[in-house]
Amino acid sequence: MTISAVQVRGLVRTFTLKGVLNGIDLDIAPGEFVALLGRSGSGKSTLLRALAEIDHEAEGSGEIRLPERLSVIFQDARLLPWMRVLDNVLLGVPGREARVRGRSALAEVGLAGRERAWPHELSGGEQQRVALARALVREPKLLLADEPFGALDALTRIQMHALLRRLSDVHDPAVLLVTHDIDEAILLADRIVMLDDGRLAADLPVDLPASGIARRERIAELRALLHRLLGVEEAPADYHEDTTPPEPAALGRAI
Ligand SMILES: Nc1ncnc2c1ncn2[C@@H]1O[C@H](COP(=O)(O)OP(=O)(O)OP(=O)(O)O)[C@@H](O)[C@H]1O
Repeated sequence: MTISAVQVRGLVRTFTLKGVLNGIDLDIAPGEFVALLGRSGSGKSTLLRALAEIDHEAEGSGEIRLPERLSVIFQDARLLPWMRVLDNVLLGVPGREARVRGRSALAEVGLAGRERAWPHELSGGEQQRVALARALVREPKLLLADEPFGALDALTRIQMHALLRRLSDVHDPAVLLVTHDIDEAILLADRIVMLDDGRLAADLPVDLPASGIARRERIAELRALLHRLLGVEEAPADYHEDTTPPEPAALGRAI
């Protein structure tokens, strides 16, 4: 029997009688990276907020089983402006050794030396790195991410993709990433699930070969399928594999 990090059964959420999640069953394995796609209004954020237990305004039913340690990141970094970067990372993390862990999390996201900076001194990409460090320092078994790169420029987004993939390989939490971006889903996730009208409409393994023509063909196949499922016209690939993400060493610097 496989043990799930996330187990959702019969999840229903309604807002003033409007059904937004209409019976979701979802399992995520420990360490599995799942991207959640779906048209605008299909219920992606509602599902993530239900998992994060921050959906107080919704009515609902169903079962949710989650690991104890979970972290959430959003499109905006949500840093407290009156706290320095390291204190933002450590917010709510007790213990004297926490400062060491906080520093090392900041180094991991490429912000070594910026511990005493104020949030307003950082770029949007750097602030999102702090949010990632704050999530990681809790050593989560589950990372919930709601469009965390949606507000970043294209180059920063590519760098953040490489960073998130690397961090998820190293720390190995289960990840549920809400995104609009089909290419982001394909390149980051092990599995893609799609919501349509509050129901799970697709559940696809990504299974990318490590390199070569087979990899490119699988990406093209998934892109075409996901565009069809989402009912959108396929745009020319703007995220070619040739746009190789920077080497990990290059990510050691802040953008
Ligand atoms: N607090 C709320 N009160 C009333 N309706 C809500 C609330 N939050 C979400 N909804 C409704 O639930 C539906 C799903 O919203 P949700 O934000 O989950 O969609 P989404 O798939 O994340 O969309 P997007 O991709 O545009 O962010 C929408 O029709 C929205 O209007």
